[in-house]
Amino acid sequence: FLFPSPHGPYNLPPGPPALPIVTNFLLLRRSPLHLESVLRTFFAKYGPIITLHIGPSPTVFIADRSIAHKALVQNGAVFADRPLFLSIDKIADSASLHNITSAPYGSTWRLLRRNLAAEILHPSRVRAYSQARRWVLGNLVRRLLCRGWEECVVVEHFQSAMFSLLVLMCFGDKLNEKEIMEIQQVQQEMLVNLQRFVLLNFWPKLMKILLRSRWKAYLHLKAKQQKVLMPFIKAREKAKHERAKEEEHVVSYVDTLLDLQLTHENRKLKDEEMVNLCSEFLNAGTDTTATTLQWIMANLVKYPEIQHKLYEEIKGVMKESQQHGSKVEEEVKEEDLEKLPYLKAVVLEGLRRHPPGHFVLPHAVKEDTMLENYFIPKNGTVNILAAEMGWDPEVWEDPMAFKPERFVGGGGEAEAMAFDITGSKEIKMMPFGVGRRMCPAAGLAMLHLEYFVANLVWRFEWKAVEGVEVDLSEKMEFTIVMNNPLKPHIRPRF
Ligand code: HEM
Repeated sequence: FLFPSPHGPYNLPPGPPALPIVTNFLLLRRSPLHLESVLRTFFAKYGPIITLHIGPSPTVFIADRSIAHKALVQNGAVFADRPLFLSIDKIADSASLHNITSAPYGSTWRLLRRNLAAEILHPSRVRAYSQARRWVLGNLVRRLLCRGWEECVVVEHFQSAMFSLLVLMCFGDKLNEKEIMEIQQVQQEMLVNLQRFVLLNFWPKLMKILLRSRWKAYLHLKAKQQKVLMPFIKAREKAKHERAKEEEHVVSYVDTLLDLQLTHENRKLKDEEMVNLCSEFLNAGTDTTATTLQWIMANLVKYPEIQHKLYEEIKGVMKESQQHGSKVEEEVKEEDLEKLPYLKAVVLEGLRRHPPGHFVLPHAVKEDTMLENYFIPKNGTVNILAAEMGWDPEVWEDPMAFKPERFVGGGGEAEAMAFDITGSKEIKMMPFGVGRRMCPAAGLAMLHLEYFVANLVWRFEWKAVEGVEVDLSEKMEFTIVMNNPLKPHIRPRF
């Protein structure tokens, strides 16, 4: 009554009463997994859409499939922006361009995203990298064979495999192990510190003074990253004319960035902008895919009957393609994947039960808007609990169980193949997000997962160490990972 709402008669979604600064500090100090459990208690009390006062503008959290669909799909353009704090580069160099993930919804984002989608992620371009996938698989199999029957932490091998695959797609040339390691180290250092650095963005001017040494550390790491990545970009630029003479050459992400013209500013990308975009490409697809691969293999170890059923399916297809009397085919080829609906069901179930991010990246609204009769002010942040959507008991019976059969269901084998992961009609799960900001590489990620799961099961039998239960508890790193990493026995099948 004394302080009329600035939003007129409309209310923000409900939530706990808060003193903004105090709540900010209390919540930001918690781990995201803890935040998730706090949020669940708020959802139980206030309903599936709530407001918390984190940061300078209200933050809305959504845990309901149909509300998420209304926001991200039906009202996609309004909810497609990103909050400013997501772009760490804002504090360091305001002239520096965003990457795709953090760019505001607008022409630069459209240009960068279209470049990635059309020039690298288009199925014809993805096919051109099948040699690279075969090479990386060969290296991974060799490393696992070296371990013999000894138990080993497989996720480290998965991470190296996914990283080297993306390095190849990014820089085009096969780099040697030392070079890949050098890039991986600097990228890892950036990731490990990301959460510390993002805090700098909440109140940049204040934080530059309060967290001076952290800000310096950020600038130091940025310079180091530039020093490591730039020589590979320059090498690609130098060899551009030579490549143009070759009849068939595979286009790398760097090649497309070198050609890109920022139409509004009528200029090419600057060095630090290229480094930013390469860094995003390498990071976005490594841990997400490696951690999902680990979760899937962990479930195949825990439930040997699922692994056996999958192996039998692969064996059937491999027998068909094997020439009479010839020796066993070592590789499940990419063309074979579409004949393997149970494989697809296993991968989808892995993504549903263990999405690598429990939240999609934060969205922001471009203008004042209404959602479910609640007011969401311009620039308000909107977070979607993606994992909750895939665990909704209204859609998924016994949602916390790992049951690939649910994707085969009454619709038969075609059901898994036809499952719509984009959620455009209805959201049933959303490991890649939905709507305009949906992961542009969902197709590539599915291909990587299917190809590596199929080949790892075809080449090896995966078993738990006797007396050791596979522990499916989670912890938060850059993605949600296994609290106790998978350490199986792996026995070559031939
Ligand atoms: C299992 C693997 C992956 C999963 C589960 C995944 C998931 C996601 C999710 C949840 C988002 C945010 C969607 C939103 O904000 O609404 C996203 C965005 C993005 N992902 Fe992925 N991703 C995967 C692999 C990849 C790969 C391999 C790449 C690139 C090579 C990639 C590139 C991106 C980019 C550039 C964005 C930002 C899109 C934008 O803001 O417009 N992702 N991804």
